Amino acid sequence: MKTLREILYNVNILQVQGNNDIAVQALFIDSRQVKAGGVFIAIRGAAADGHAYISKAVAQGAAAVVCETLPETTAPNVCYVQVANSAQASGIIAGNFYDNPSHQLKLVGVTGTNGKTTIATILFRLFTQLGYHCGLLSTVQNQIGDRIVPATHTTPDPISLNALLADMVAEGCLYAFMEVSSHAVHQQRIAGLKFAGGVFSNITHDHLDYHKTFDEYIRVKKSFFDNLPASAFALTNLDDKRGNVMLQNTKARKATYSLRSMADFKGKILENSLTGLVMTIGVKEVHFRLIGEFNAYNLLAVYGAAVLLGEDKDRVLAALSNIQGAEGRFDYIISKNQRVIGIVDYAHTPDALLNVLATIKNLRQGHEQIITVVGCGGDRDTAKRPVMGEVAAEHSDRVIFTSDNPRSEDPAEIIRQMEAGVAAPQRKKTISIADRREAIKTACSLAQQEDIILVAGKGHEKYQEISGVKHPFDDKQVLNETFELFEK
Ligand SMILES: CC(=O)N[C@H]1[C@@H](OP(=O)(O)OP(=O)(O)OC[C@H]2O[C@@H](n3ccc(=O)[nH]c3=O)[C@H](O)[C@@H]2O)O[C@H](CO)[C@@H](O)[C@@H]1O[C@H](C)C(=O)N[C@@H](C)C(=O)N[C@H](CCC(=O)O)C(=O)O
Ligand SMILES: Nc1ncnc2c1ncn2[C@@H]1O[C@H](COP(=O)(O)OP(=O)(O)OP(=O)(O)O)[C@@H](O)[C@H]1O
Ligand SMILES: N[C@H](CCC[C@H](N)C(=O)O)C(=O)O
Ligand SMILES: [Mg+2]
Repeated sequence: MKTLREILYNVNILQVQGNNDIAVQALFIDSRQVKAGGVFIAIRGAAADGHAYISKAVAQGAAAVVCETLPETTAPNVCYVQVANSAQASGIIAGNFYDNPSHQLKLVGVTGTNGKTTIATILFRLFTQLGYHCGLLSTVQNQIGDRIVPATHTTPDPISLNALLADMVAEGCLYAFMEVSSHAVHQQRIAGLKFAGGVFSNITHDHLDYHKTFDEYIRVKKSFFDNLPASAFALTNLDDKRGNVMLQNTKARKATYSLRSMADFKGKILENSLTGLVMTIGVKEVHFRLIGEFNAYNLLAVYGAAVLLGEDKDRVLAALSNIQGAEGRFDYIISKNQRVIGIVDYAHTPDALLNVLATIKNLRQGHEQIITVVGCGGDRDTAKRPVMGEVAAEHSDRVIFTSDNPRSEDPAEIIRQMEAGVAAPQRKKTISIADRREAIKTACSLAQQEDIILVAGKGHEKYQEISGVKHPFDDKQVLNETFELFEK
């Protein structure tokens, strides 16, 4: 077991009050979880300030407290450590506590507005297929080899994150692939991690509720690359307007991928249909099972990262050609009689929705209608709502606005904000049905032979959060059931 002194290694400490030669049993950032002998790290958050809960943590048996401001009254037998930045300290402390697992395997982080889950998941599947034992940290789920650990966040808090990485090391993983969300970068959930590589997918409008301005959102994403070590690689998408900016100040080895211009990893789409993609990558022509131009980018990112990690190009392409996408990402089923195509996709940003609709347009033979069912999450970026309304109406033949996860918000109000973005000539295409199940059923009843239904926004999610309660809900299952009901 480690001592407090040991786990404070590399932390920017201002002062220590009390004995730091004590054994540390566990780490906590939430006072409600604190157990005897644990260290409580008080963090100033978005909604609360952990400093307000120091006395509660001590009452529950905390042996030490790490904080930015020392409390006025302190308890005897408790060690108080004042640090410059508690959030950052929590990452470094968690790393030390778990023997810095990120130093003991090769950790690759994927950041960007869209494509993180897809890229990280395909990397995990690819490296597993290449014979390595791997870990995955993603929105859909975390994985240690084939053991699944449910995910609560895209990027977990630093304690859970390092604990998961330590389990990966203990179980013999050589690689870990993780999504790095902008929230995580900003909240220093990744502080103290050693990355072997960083991948950038793209950056578009999202999370402005949190980051306030697009410039700040870019700055936060960029800081992930700024902090990569010289031993890492930094791989960026040259076709994104901000692709180069991301690598401006990085010490890491720079590399690029592109479908449009000269790059280290250059691809070209030859065919794009419901049966997959045919692309040239370098000098090779390869067939992939993944669908759509955006997946051509994801595949290039994966290919580039694998080659930068030292894998053989031909082996990588051979393995990649058979790999399937992540759950709820362009996941489709086809009804038996009417051959209606139902697509479930996690597109929950204007850009992702546009991409997915453009992909569907490319795939259709000509006469089929595109019927889109879409909503926007509550307690999240409100600015994206009218834009998603506009995109859905502009690029579909029929649209049904519905609820996503309303969370604490009024579903009808979210829908009104989406409707407000719809241009006047498109309005007759749209209807609004707040109940998501009813909305999907209505889409199915509107669909004629071979029409395409897109159910967007929730992808793999198995619940719908309404007024703070998570009700079981699965878009793909509802689509399946409705198809069966209608075609009985
Ligand atoms: C807005 C946001 O990101 N919040 C995250 C943040 O919480 P916070 O800063 O709001 O915490 P807070 O409630 O203000 O509390 C501050 C501190 O006081 C502590 N506290 C609080 C109350 C108490 O009684 N005792 C106590 O000790 C809290 O544990 C915390 O350490 O830090 C927590 C611990 O790491 C996260 O669980 C929490 O995620 C919330 C639940 C969340 O929903 N986050 C989403 C937006 C998120 O992070 N999403 C990204 C993906 C986004 C994307 O790319 O699509 C993700 O990585 O998952
Ligand atoms: N490279 C890409 N460019 C644009 N859109 C993409 C790309 N990859 C996937 N998408 C679209 O974005 C949706 C979300 O993809 P994915 O889950 O891989 O992204 P993510 O970055 O992990 O999202 P989140 O931030 O919610 O975790 C997909 O369902 C698809 O519609
Ligand atoms: N990681 C994203 C996912 C959004 C998914 C969408 N279904 C919603 O609930 O808004 C977030 O937490 O903002
Ligand atoms: Mg994700």
